[in-house]
Amino acid sequence: MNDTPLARILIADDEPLYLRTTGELLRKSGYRCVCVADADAALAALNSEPFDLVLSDLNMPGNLKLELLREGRRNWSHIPLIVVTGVPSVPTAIESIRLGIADYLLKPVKFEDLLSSVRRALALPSNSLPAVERSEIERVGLTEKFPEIIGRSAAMLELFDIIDRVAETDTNILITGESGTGKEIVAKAIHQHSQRRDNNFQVIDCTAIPESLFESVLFGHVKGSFTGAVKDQSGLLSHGHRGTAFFDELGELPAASQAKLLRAIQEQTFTPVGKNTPIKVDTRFICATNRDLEFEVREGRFRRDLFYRLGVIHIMLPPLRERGDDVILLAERFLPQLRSARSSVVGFSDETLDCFRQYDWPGNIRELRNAIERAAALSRSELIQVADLPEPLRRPPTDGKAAGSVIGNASRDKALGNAEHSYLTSLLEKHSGNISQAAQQAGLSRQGMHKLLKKHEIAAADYRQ
Ligand SMILES: Nc1ncnc2c1ncn2[C@@H]1O[C@H](COP(=O)(O)OP(=O)(O)OP(=O)(O)O)[C@@H](O)[C@H]1O
Repeated sequence: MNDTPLARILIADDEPLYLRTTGELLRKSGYRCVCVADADAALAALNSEPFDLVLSDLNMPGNLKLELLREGRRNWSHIPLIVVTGVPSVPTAIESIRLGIADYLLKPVKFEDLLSSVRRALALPSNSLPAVERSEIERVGLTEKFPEIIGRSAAMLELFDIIDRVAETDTNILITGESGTGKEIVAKAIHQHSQRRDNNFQVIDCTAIPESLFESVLFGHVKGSFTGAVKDQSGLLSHGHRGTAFFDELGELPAASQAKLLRAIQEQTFTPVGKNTPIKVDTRFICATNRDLEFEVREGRFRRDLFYRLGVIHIMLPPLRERGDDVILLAERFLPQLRSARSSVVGFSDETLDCFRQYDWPGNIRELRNAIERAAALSRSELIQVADLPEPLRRPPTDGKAAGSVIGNASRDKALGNAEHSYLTSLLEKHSGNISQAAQQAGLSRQGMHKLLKKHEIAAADYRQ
């Protein structure tokens, strides 16, 4: 359906003031609007006249289990539906996305944002709206749409489904998952499949910005605004204008910076240091962290309002050990990319593949890539052997069910030694072999860390990239 001035919009919301003003403003913008206060009235209206778009609240009478969304998408799947809610929640957001909504907006929503979302939804060709539920075959088909993300496990097929549905919307997204699970690659895929694809995907690493320089780096500054500001400098946010700003390691952001970021996101404006006039920016925010942000919010270390603002859609990436035989698929795809042109390596021995299946992969896909690159360089035969793998992969598993059997047969010293070994390897994975950082997290001196690594015959260099 095209964005004609006569497009008909059904607005369902139980807040009388919101309903009236939204209806009036959309009429002034040239749309024909029908306003109703609950889901039953909305379904009755859909049954009796044609609409081009539905704007729906979530928490209103008759919609507590998303009845309007479900029936709307089942019976009128050609009509785009935008959710506008004052009570965001992760389950309803995910469910809404799964049902194929065109956008998910948070109240209070600025009218201009609502209008651009309405225009975008009306411009969608009706056959581009995803069906309510995708079959297994359709989901498998999506793997071709995201060739850079390798995976066929049920968890990954579900992920492709979600990425595909959220890409077209303009909703902020929070991606969580252990280190190396692919948060950045997923964020990039969302950007590349969105209408912002022709503009920048601006990566902002929260750990790389000193707290005192947060505003200057993010918003820019003018010459002379502080000691060291020798020339005008634009901020990273302005590079993400009309594109996507990807905030990596969001969980590390100090409280003062969280407040500044929240203001920029809410108002979609920022003021460079030393200037008085704010600059408008049109950016989609995707944030990633390997921390449990809900826990951080409960502990008072992360702002609840920022968490809700950013986490409208929350994508949780499964660790590699929960992706079944994806580990083999990934290994087979990585090998030709990572071996040198002169290498005679063509594959993996069965024992090597077993090691891949049994290992815990604390560093996830990044660790797998590194292991394969190293093994391909070391291998002297056509098939990579267990002996070519980094030491941690060659050890029997030490936790979960396997740990039970190790502990069952091992002395206390041996069991504790195993636990210490796997703790150290996870630490090195996490800190990419950086001994100072690993020591700091473990509460040890560098010297103490070196001693422990020596005791366990672990080479930190194996974990560097
Ligand atoms: N499903 C996948 N298919 C192919 N490559 C992947 C996949 N997931 C991750 N990778 C690769 O693994 C490496 C780590 O991925 P990425 O940087 O996206 O992880 P991350 O979760 O953002 O890590 P961190 O939390 O440490 O920043 C990259 O080289 C990336 O290309």
